[in-house]
Amino acid sequence: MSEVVHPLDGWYSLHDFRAIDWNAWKSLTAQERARAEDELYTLLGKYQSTEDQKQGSTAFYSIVGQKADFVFMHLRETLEELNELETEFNKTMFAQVTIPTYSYVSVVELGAYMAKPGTDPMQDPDVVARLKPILPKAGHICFYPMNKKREGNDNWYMLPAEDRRNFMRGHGMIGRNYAGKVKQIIGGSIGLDDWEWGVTLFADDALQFKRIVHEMRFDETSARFGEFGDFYVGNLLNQEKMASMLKL
Ligand code: VOV
Repeated sequence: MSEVVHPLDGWYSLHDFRAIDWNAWKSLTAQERARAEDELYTLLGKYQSTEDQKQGSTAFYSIVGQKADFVFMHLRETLEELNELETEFNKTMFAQVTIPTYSYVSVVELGAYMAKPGTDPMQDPDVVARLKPILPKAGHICFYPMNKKREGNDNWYMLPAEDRRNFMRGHGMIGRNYAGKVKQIIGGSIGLDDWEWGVTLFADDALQFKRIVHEMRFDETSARFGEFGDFYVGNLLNQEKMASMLKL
């Protein structure tokens, strides 16, 4: 058996993608719409205070295209809290005019390939901050799930740890060229959801998503071993932007 390199795990993550049923929204009275918006903004306020207390973090983005209209990306200490958030939202009047289109469950993860031997990474405040991150308020989000291939000679899981370490070093070198332009949150989801990782990228310039994913496709780690699911891309939302989106 190849050596298992266990990643470090941080906050649990839920991506909750929803479409808006515009006919249902339009059929509400102005009073009902006001109540629905009020409930939604109260929840946004709650998410913000959880974040202020560093007990979790939530990103709220619109989604461009027909896969969804918006996404909540929640990070919390436990899977129970994620479940409660989901249920709390589902009980609101606003949720009645939304249609769940996709969701993704994972745990914020840092690979241990580059860890210094003999040190406890969980004692390093920088490591802990990356495992329990406050999500950036960047202009754009890009989410996609991915696997590492398990086919014939291209079986990631059969490679010696040293080879995997070298591949990840190459991957990290490309990533470093995007420092300050793209922030990545890698959610490990083996045993939690349908793919092995959920990749969430944040950037102020959405073109940087295209550039980094394109460049990585030529790197052997992704070229040989990467398998990708659907891509979701969108724009930062807040109460003001949501109010203008919902205005009839
Ligand atoms: C913004 C840039 C960026 C940077 C700096 C970066 C760096 C790094 C480092 C240093 C490490 C961990 C190595 C270790 O110490 O273990 C990783 C780990 C990982 N990455 Fe990454 N990644 C980036 C960006 C980045 C992107 C754009 C993608 C999608 C790939 C693509 O083709 O679309 C990705 C994927 C991953 C994954 C799935 C893992 C886990 C793989 C595993 O097998 O565990 N990642 N990543």
